[in-house]
Amino acid sequence: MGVERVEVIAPKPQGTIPDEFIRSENEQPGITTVHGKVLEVPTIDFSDPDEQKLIRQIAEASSNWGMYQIVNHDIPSEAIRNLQAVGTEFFELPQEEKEAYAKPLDSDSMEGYGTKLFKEFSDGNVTKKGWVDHMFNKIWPPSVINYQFWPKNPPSYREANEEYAKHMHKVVEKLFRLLSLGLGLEGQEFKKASGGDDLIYLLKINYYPPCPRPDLALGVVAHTDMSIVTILVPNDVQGLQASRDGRWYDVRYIPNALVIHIGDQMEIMSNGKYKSVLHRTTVNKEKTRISWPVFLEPPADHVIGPLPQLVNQENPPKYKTKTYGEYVYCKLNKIPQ
Ligand SMILES: O=C(O)CCC(=O)C(=O)O
Ligand SMILES: [Fe+2]
Repeated sequence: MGVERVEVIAPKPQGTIPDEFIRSENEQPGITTVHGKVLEVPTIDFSDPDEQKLIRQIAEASSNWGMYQIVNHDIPSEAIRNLQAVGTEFFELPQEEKEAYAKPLDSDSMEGYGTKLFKEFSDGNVTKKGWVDHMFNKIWPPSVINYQFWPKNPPSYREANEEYAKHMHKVVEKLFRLLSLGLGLEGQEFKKASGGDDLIYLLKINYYPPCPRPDLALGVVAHTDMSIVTILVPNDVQGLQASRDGRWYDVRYIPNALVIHIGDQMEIMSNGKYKSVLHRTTVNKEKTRISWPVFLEPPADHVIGPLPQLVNQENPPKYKTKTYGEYVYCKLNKIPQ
């Protein structure tokens, strides 16, 4: 029994993939990607001593793109390499060993290995699958960590993830401050509205095995992240795509950069000033792609809505106020928000 893992069913006769992975034509990356052009989303130098400039750049990129790359962020490349090494090693373990960390089927939490996320229906009632397996671990704050879902093998999994979380913490503090100042708020406002020190960092590992028909399948389907903000490092295999003016483009890979996605909760809190970004991932014929997004999320019972400071008569609230848990439930079950 057990849940089918893509990495288990992926090896099939040369050049074919099971039907459940074949996307309808309006989604197939072979047809819908603008080929031969890589999208240059803004690249922002986090070490720039001119804070006013940094505030403007972050605000502009968050409003007009919803996706950008941060360089010179002070997370040592060694910490990123270690995070990537232990995650890669975990996915290379024998299947039975990985299943010891499987997300329990009856669990409401995302945590664990192999989680299925969206109910993906297209072409009537046919369920389509993404060419990807996952691992989810909460890595911050220390009080919310469930070590039962943290692999014991490789032995340095825990140390590498804890180290990364500590470095990430500094980036998050700075980014939230810049995002607040960029809309004329006090520096602490977005952090406070996001749950303050209870803000959760949920690490996901996306493992995309080689796919014989990358023109027909998708890794993660088109979506916006439910998070407040997502901070991601991929390996060096191309795969992230962003939608711009209704068309799909590959996003340039920059070694060691942090890819920032504005998520739905930030769009809501900013009352639409910052935009969550529509994105998806493609897969590769020969290579395994892996990515490590960290979703910054409020606790499930935390209430999120447009900040009162950003709402007035000319700018009435554009979004409903509700708990994050309710938002996630509606989105995963495709209930209109
Ligand atoms: O793999 C990537 O680069 C992006 C993955 C993603 O969008 C997600 O997991 O939400
Ligand atoms: Fe995403």
